Amino acid sequence: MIDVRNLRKEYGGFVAVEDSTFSVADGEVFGIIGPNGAGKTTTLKTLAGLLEPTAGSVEIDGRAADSRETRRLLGFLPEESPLYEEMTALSYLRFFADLYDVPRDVADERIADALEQLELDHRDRAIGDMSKGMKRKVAIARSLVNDPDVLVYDEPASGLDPLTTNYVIEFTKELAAEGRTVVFSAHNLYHVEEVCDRVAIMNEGRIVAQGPLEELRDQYGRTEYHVFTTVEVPGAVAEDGRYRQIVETMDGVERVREAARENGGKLDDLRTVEPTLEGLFLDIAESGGRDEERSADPTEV
Ligand SMILES: Nc1ncnc2c1ncn2[C@@H]1O[C@H](COP(=O)(O)OP(=O)(O)OP(=O)(O)O)[C@@H](O)[C@H]1O
Repeated sequence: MIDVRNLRKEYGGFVAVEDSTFSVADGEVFGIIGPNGAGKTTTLKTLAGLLEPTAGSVEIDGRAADSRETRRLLGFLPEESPLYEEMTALSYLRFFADLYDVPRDVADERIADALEQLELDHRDRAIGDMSKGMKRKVAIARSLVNDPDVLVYDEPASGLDPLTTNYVIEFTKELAAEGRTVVFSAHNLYHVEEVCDRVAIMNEGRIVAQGPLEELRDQYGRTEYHVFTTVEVPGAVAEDGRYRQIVETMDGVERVREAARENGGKLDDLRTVEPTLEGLFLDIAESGGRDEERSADPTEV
């Protein structure tokens, strides 16, 4: 269980994360999403015990995240992982296993498992000769050499081609299915939707909303009705020889229908538009998590 309470992290005088509180249950996949500079990496680095909180606490299984015991239980994948280019994948992974005092036979078995799971066949190829996707897989394999219970992945699929991206996302699901706890950050909301049980949305250092995606959708997202009429009605915009008006209730639809009839026309088409995750995210980030201040901008699927 990961327990983050009132986390605050300053760099010099600059507050990068403020009053951040969340918890992640064992075996859960938890996503942290937010725009550039929101504080995702800072949060993940404190979880990984690499940064000390300025205030608040970050505990994993009841122990401070930066304690020696906890760090042994944890695998961290940094956003950019500089690898030793001249080493082969195998020697590099063995090197990291040695740092964790994993006996060679156990390490070799784990490395073989991880590389097989990741479909990375080139264990004897120099890392410098590998593609970006292969390097990312080596970095992921590295995060597994100590057989961690908790995985903290910073943008695991960042900069990868769609195929490798899908692969990495699927792999994250497998790690959770094995009973590991996974916390990861992402820009691409589609990936979050694919894998996460719950998400936290960060903006400017603060968590502005968190919960299961379905709940966030119910809480913040609203269904919109796009009503097309054959004649102009107040507030409608012309589109392909007819007029479109966006409303949020069926009463609104009826009002548009009535207005069209009064103007000698009729309702031509009605489309229901469910909130997209992208639109939801923008609304929450803009409103700072306060539902009543959410933007009314329509977002099309
Ligand atoms: N070492 C540092 N010294 C000073 N400021 C920093 C440092 N690291 C991060 N920051 C600042 O803290 C804020 C949060 O950065 P952080 O990297 O945590 O955000 P992020 O959400 O991960 O962004 P990105 O999506 O761009 O990786 C940013 O304004 C960043 O410029």
